[in-house]
Amino acid sequence: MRVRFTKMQGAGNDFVVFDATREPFSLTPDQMRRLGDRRFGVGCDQILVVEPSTSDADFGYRIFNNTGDEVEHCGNGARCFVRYVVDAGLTNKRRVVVDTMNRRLHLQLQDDGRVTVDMGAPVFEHAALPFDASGLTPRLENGFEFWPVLSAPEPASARQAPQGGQEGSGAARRLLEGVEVGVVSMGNPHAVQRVPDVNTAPVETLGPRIEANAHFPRKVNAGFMQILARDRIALRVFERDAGETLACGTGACAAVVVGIRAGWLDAAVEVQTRGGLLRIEWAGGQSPVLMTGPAARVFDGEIDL
Ligand SMILES: N[C@H](CCC[C@H](N)C(=O)O)C(=O)O
Repeated sequence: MRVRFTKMQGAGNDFVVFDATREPFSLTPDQMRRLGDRRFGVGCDQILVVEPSTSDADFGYRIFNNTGDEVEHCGNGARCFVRYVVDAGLTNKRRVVVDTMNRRLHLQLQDDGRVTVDMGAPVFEHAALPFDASGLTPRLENGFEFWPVLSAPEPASARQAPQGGQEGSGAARRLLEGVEVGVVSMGNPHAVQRVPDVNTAPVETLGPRIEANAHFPRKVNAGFMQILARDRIALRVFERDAGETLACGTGACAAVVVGIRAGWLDAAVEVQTRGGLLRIEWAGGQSPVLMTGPAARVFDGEIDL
């Protein structure tokens, strides 16, 4: 099947974008895996789909990791989304409302080409914890809970869909190398830890052990945050399904709200990622997280899948 697509990137997090406003999106997980392969396909971290709205929003917004798994949110992708629909003439607005599978986003294309996204409010309630917290005791820092991550099988088996409770099945429930994470949902799950230096943080080794840890039966995005100042952090994220990406928009939001809740950060923070700068603002409580950053088209193409 020949498909037309647009390759885009937001702070180096890269995407293949499909316009499904005229005909439904129909790629299978196998086709999406091939599309996302950087040797045998186009290569991307996620696949973004522009759909007609089924509500009073302007569009529907679907996200698939390059494994073909559909997920709840992609922040860098949201910035590319509005760039795409404006450039493709699918709207004459520069402020667009879109619905993902579990939240509404407001996207604003600025005159300087950057995009500001109202990402909605973070969710911290226990009910939103993407893991079984029973029997665990969080450490409190400024009233915010940091949860222990338990040891889990080595990454080789970790890539399989983890069988819940493996570490609880008779094996000692040990803390994973002293890792404690701030857990927050931006629609998708994030486990954020503070590190002294992102450049020496064990992202490649610890990232997959947190991502696919049986502790997180839906898996999780693992953030590694270095506090540079009360208004500046450096961040690396081992993304669920995609591995380490050059930037993670929802991860930047998650890290900043954890840092603010822990008392380490002020309400407006510059996030230095390996792919570029993001600006995150959050006034606390149920207020929305605002993310501002770049969004760029790389090329249009066709591929037989
Ligand atoms: N890997 C993420 C989805 C993409 C998030 C990231 N690319 C962003 O910009 O928010 C997940 O499985 O929740």
